[in-house]
Amino acid sequence: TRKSRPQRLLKAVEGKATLGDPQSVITAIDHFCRHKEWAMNVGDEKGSILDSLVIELSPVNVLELGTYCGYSTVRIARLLPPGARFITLEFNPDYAAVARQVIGWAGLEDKVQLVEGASGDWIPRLREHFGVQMFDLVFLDHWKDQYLPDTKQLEECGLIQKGTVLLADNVICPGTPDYLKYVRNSPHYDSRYYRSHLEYTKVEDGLEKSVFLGF
Ligand SMILES: CCc1ncnc2c1ncn2[C@@H]1O[C@H](/C=C/CNC(=O)c2cc(-c3ccc(F)cc3)cc(O)c2O)[C@@H](O)[C@H]1O
Ligand SMILES: [Mg+2]
Repeated sequence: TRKSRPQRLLKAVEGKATLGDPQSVITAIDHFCRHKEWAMNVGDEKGSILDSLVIELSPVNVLELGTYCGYSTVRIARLLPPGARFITLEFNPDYAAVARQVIGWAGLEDKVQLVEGASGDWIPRLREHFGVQMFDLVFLDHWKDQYLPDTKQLEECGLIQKGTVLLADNVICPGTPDYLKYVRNSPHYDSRYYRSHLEYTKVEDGLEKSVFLGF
């Protein structure tokens, strides 16, 4: 059967990137998505904002919701300090398989734990299963209607604590209206919008950074 788009994206990485070089993997995916086939990676423009926030935060415990092909996983993992722990959740086994190879091509497999399954099933088990107490950074980039329920579940499980930073992709396009209303109106979050563009296009989109202030 015809290869899927993630499989074609992986072929582009294998054809163009240098094994063990994360930047070449990022460049290969961006080139493929800009010139061959669009794909829903955070992209280079929003990716630069993501990079600067990761560098500034220097997080020890990171959670990503929605791995897809592993593009943002590579962007984040390449900037983490030694000893940092990075868990990324992906429930589509085909996407997870591609992401594992993309992460492997970047030489970052030792920095990332890709967990296959639904975020809602795994969030309550992260503490006892991985021994993580709280997350310094959560990158939300999965189904847009899952951002809010998952954020509430992370709060309830005590995995979001004072200082935790939530970074949400696509708050304009496709949009996450209920999540945005929640973090912007809640007295427990200090929220800020980083205006940018939908990956590989001129359409407006952006990232919302929300710092948890404690209960
Ligand atoms: C059940 C919870 C749960 N647990 C674990 N993994 C989960 C999950 N729910 C979803 N996943 C996985 O995450 C990824 C989905 C990501 C969803 N992302 C967009 O829809 C999106 C769309 C556009 C756009 C499309 C078309 C346009 F015209 C404009 C914009 C742009 C963007 O940047 C976008 O992120 C896939 O790998 C899912 O398997
Ligand atoms: Mg996205």
